[in-house]
Amino acid sequence: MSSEEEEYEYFKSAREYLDYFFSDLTGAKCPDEGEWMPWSMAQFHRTFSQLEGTGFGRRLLDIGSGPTVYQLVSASRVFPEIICSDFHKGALAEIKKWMDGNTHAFDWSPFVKHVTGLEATSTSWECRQDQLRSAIKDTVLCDVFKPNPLHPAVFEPFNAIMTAYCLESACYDKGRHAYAQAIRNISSLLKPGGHLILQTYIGVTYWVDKEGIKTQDSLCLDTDFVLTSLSEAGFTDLETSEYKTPQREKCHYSDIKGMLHVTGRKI
Ligand SMILES: C[S@@+](CC[C@H](N)C(=O)[O-])C[C@H]1O[C@@H](n2cnc3c(N)ncnc32)[C@H](O)[C@@H]1O
Repeated sequence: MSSEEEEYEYFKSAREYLDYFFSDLTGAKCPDEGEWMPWSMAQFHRTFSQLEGTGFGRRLLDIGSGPTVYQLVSASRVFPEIICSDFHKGALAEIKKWMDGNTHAFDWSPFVKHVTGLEATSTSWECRQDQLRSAIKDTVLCDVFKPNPLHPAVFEPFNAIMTAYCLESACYDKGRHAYAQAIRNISSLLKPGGHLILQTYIGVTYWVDKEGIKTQDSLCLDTDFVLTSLSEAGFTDLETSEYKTPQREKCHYSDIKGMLHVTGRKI
């Protein structure tokens, strides 16, 4: 397959990913994960509310944004300059479509409304959506396995980095050593004292693909390993919160055990 065809395939699957995982905030379509989405947004809301007014700076990098912006709604209230990044152009193209107000772009308004409700200020969800749009300054290609993951682009170190459900996916066939190295690589883009906000799947040994075949397209992680990797990469003040997926007799498409939210600071 040529790289153009690959991009087209990913473009299609980026849209499928959005339609499958993000068309229902309650998680009804994804019974293995349960109501992780409101949990995820509540974690981002709490973390970014705590950062507000602490003089941490203006610039945030999102690593492995995929085609999504739900993870950035809370961040955009406190970071007016956000760079989205991903390995795949097709994923970033979905974000660009949304930034440009393209009528075929995915509709993120239920997510913006949800977060606006958590914030409970007098700001309307439409204003928050505009704030999110204007905060995203660029979309940049990224490979977490490069020493400078944004190469060939060069940026001043960021005040904060977030990454949601990316590293375990990037490392699905590379093992834990590669995961630890990817953390060190992305840490090089953060200022000393800067904040890291990470969300990850825990305990996934398989996903079922479109043909119904079990595949291992995520590195199986546990909380201790994630925290050890962060600590060995020079992160301190690590704080966690965990979401456990519903008890179920039969897994529908994944044996995912939970999600982990971690915050820390680079020494
Ligand atoms: C499961 S998606 C997560 C997307 C989004 N952050 C979210 O919360 O839904 C994982 C993303 O990691 C990206 N990715 C995979 N390998 C990567 C790499 N080596 N460097 C950067 N991103 C990568 C994929 O292209 C994909 O968009």
